[in-house]
Amino acid sequence: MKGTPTPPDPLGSLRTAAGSGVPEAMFKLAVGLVTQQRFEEAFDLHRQAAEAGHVGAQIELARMLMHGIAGDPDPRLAVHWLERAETAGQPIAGYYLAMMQLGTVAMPRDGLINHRVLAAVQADFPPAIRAAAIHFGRKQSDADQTVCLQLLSRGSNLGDVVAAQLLAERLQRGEGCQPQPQAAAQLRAQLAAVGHKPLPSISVPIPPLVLPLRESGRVEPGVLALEEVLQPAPMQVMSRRPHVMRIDKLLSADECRLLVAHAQPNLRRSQTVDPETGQPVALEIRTSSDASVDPITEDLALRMVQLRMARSARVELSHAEHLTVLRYEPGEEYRPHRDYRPPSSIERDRPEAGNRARTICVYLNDVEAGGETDFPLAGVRIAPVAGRAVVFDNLFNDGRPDPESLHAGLPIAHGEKWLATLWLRERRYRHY
Ligand SMILES: O=C(O)CCC(=O)C(=O)O
Ligand SMILES: [Fe+2]
Repeated sequence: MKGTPTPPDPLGSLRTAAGSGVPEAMFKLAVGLVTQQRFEEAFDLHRQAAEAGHVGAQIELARMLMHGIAGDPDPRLAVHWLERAETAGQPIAGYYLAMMQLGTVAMPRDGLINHRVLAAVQADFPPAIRAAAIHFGRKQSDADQTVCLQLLSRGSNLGDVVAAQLLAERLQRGEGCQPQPQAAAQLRAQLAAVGHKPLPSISVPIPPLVLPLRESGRVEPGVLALEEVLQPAPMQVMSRRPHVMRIDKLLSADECRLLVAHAQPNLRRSQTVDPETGQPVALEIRTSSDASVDPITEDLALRMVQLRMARSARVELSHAEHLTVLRYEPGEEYRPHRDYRPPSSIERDRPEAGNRARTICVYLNDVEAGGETDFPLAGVRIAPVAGRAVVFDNLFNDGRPDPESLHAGLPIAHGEKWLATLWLRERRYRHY
């Protein structure tokens, strides 16, 4: 039959080698099939290569299992494969285990997290370097600040764009170092050349650290102690009914910048759940743009920030929906609304997790004018200040919706407002 000739199969030679059971060929073919979105075939090949002892395939198989690509999520089986790869000497497997440990669903959150992250840093894995840099950047001592900068430049030299963005901000402002505007400008020019917009101006004083004391009775500088994230930050009650709280300096400048950097390339016009149909639609009630963190692109640093937020709201990370980062420009707002969802919308998105019990929002920058979060029935209005969080209950303790949780993001008068929102369900929402 005449017609268009069949295009040559770019994976052809790999198929031959994979067909004769060469693990490296099966792995490479699977990676190629993933880029063509042929997930079932890829999963099968990764599984065969993993069983033959290929550590790369063990990790990729585990990642597919974590996210439920080509089947239902199976975090426990993912742990099994990651542990095998880690035992075979692959520290990147340990990094993914540490990510899972933070959620405590499939693994306990124990001291191995620090060992694992450190090993991945030593193996030059950029996402581990970025998370460690941000961790050290929260500590006040000069030694820790220097480690933060060293790690950011190491990440940046390895091609990590976010590390480069964070480094440029620190060099520009002289955070943890002398101001180096020329070096910052050079870095920013390189970033602009590959399409990265400059970050908004963000500044948060480093908060005093409430660290669990080590055996020596003090916290050694230069020591990775990621359990710091678990220390609940002091909060101020703004209203008892409805229950509204405020936490200042919850996130550091690096953490705020990280969230903006992650969201900025993916912003779209915000959508709101239509109360009639439960479907997401663009409505005048909410005119911002936003981007939510896709679990597949979620890295350790992003997970640490979300754990800090959930922990401060006294809720398990696994109860959190995916983090949403919002940007409001002048005139944009989120008119008075409540965060609990109509039953029709809950039914479409993990009904077993229940409704949105609490919300935590963190302001990621200072707004020139406007943009307060207003609770009209509580008579409370919270000014957007970088790093500050507002936490509020949407339900009563017995699970009934609290109509007094009504709140609004007031219109921006000048400047722009960046905000990160985590909606926390009554029960577990995430797989790990
Ligand atoms: O923009 C604000 O201050 C409030 C945001 C909000 O209500 C939400 O994200 O649910
Ligand atoms: Fe809200």
